[in-house]
Amino acid sequence: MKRKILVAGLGLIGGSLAKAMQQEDENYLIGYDLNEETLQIALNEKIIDESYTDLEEAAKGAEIIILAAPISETIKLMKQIDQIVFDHDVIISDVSSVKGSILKVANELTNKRITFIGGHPMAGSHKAGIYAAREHLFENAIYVLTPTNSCSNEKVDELKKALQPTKSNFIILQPEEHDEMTSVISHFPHLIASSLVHQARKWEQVHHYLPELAAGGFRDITRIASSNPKMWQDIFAHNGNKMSRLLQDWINEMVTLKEFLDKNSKEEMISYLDQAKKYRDGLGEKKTRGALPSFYDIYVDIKDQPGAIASVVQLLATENISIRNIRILEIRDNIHGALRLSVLNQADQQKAFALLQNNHFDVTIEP
Ligand SMILES: NC(=O)C1=CN([C@@H]2O[C@H](COP(=O)(O)OP(=O)(O)OC[C@H]3O[C@@H](n4cnc5c(N)ncnc54)[C@H](O)[C@@H]3O)[C@@H](O)[C@H]2O)C=CC1
Ligand SMILES: O=C(O)C(=O)Cc1ccc(O)cc1
Repeated sequence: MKRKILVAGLGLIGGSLAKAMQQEDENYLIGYDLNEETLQIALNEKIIDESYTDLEEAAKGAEIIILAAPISETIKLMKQIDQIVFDHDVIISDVSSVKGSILKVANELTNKRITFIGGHPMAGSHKAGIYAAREHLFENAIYVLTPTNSCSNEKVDELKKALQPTKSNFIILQPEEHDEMTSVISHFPHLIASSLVHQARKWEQVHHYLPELAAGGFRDITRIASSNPKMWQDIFAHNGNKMSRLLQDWINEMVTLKEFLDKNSKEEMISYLDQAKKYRDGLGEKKTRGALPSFYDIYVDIKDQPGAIASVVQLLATENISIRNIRILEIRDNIHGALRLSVLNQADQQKAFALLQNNHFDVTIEP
């Protein structure tokens, strides 16, 4: 008997999960989405085996239900599913970026057939919708699980088994600690990225040429400001208290930084920047890939000519080094091409470094 899994919400995250789980023969994928075009695409591309536009019909046959809609919609779906009469036990999980408000509702569900286990795959992109869904999106990423108070280990193992094809690394956290960590490492940076873009936009009124100077640094730090505004408003709203506290801390820190600048405190400023650099560089030593992508990087200074990138990629392929991410750093646009390659582990990084150097490429591991 196949394991029947319903994915409700087949956008970037739900679509990616369905694509990954569909790789396992044992899994049978059911799709539900408000958007009929999305369902049609999912069927056409065989991401799901059958589709429904009625939630109850879709949920009734499923043993596992993954809710992958926006957070506020997910809460509505949880309450709707709580009303369904099931003739078997069902595990419900979600993918929401905030866990506190989800688990509060989950712990209040009354349906005896339901076991709720919160979930948050810690990888994504600034894109949305089923077209952006990728089977490999969660490979090596952290996948946080937040079980409800009454949940058994067996149920957690059952869910993990269904999600195994995502090839992510599962960890169990309390909702509170999850929300505190993600507010620091994921949610708050979005707010700051958007504010930096606003600052540049204002200054463009003074210097019309300013966008032309927006080089690699500005683009790197503001990339996430291009994400879906509705989704991020929803995340901020559900993690509002923690975000507000962080913002106050940040404002205090900016006041201190302003003092360093106004007093021209050379030592204090170097020390501030140095501590940040050391901590940021150290993040690369972690073995798993979290929300921060591409830890094992190699920088190749390639000439801006046809076939230059292909020759680097080809060389690594001959040694079976698989490239996780590839990017041209815009800071060198029109001068040389600085290519950043990200590989899976330190061994591959060393191997790629030696290989490229032996083939006369200008290569570094530090940017
Ligand atoms: N985008 C990202 O990088 C990440 C997002 N998340 C979380 O994943 C969830 C979904 O985000 P994305 O996939 O990026 O959004 P998306 O916009 O790509 O997909 C959402 C899908 O849900 C559908 N939907 C909306 N309301 C619905 C409802 N009531 N019933 C059924 N389907 C409904 C939409 O039609 C759409 O297909 C959010 O809760 C977000 O917090 C988690 C990790 C990463
Ligand atoms: O693109 C990025 O860097 C992200 O920030 C992706 C992301 C978005 C939301 C999440 O809850 C987890 C990861």
